[in-house]
Amino acid sequence: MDKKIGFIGAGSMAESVISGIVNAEILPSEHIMATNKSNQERLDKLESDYRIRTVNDTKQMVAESDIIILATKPHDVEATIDSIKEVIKDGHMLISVSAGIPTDYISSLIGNQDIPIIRAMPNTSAAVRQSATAIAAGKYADEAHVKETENLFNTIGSTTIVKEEDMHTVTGVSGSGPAYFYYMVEAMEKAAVESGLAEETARELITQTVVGVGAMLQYSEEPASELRKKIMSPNGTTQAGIEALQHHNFEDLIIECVKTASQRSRELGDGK
Ligand SMILES: NC(=O)C1=CN([C@@H]2O[C@H](COP(=O)(O)OP(=O)(O)OC[C@H]3O[C@@H](n4cnc5c(N)ncnc54)[C@H](O)[C@@H]3O)[C@@H](O)[C@H]2O)C=CC1
Ligand SMILES: O=C(O)[C@@H]1CCC=N1
Repeated sequence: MDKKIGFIGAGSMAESVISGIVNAEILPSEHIMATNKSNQERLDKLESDYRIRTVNDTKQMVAESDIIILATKPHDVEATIDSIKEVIKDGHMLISVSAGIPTDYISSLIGNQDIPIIRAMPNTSAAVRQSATAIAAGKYADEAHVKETENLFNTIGSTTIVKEEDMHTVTGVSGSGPAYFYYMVEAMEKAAVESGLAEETARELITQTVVGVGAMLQYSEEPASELRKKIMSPNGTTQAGIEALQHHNFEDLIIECVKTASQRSRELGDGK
């Protein structure tokens, strides 16, 4: 890729994406730049870990970049765009990973110039190039911009094109999704240790169990419900465990979890 990419915001999401792109070697790492609101230590660490360039002058970075990745928290978007809008020009493409924030809103902050904006929702598995990223095109983005964004995010996992109105749901499903699974792993580790397994043994077994589940979901033709039924012998251990989950309305809880997260994305978009 013959482009320069500037990350505004050097937090956990930016680092996951930077780490994935650097490992994929699609462009020289010095063509990746990052800036932060404060925290020089953080920038120094990113520079030494990934050999990217870090800068203190966000405007200068934007002026030098072809692709700007907006990776600040949603409530910082307005001030951030305000501080850079005078250097945004034709030829720039902006990719926002900020949860909930519509591309139209960003366009209006820029001053309604025809700058192509893509909204993207990756997840932190980008760090190991396993992100499930969804992207949606804003009104000034054409097919070429979508393709370029797809190519970029394909280096850190899979990319799925969705309608922008579906981005809130996507955020509740796959943006936040890794955290739900980590939470489940935490609980399983706790149960294993409480039942006498060494922490390291529990972690090794549970981690491989999750890796195996991921691979089965990816490579088997069968849906999750069928894969689950194959583990559940009648009146066996799995059935006993699943019944305990059903007794506590596990399915309803997960549905509520995903819908509440998606609703929070809508609220973030409304500035709440
Ligand atoms: N953490 C995650 O799993 C995911 C996060 N996101 C989105 O990514 C965005 C960033 O999230 P995190 O990395 O978790 O947050 P974070 O708090 O770790 O990072 C945000 C960074 O933006 C910087 N920042 C704020 N205003 C700035 C400015 N004007 N100029 C330069 N830097 C500025 C802050 O100093 C901070 O380092 C959020 O909008 C979030 O919704 C999207 C997908 C997944
Ligand atoms: O929790 C959040 O707001 C962000 C968005 C998706 C994942 N983390």
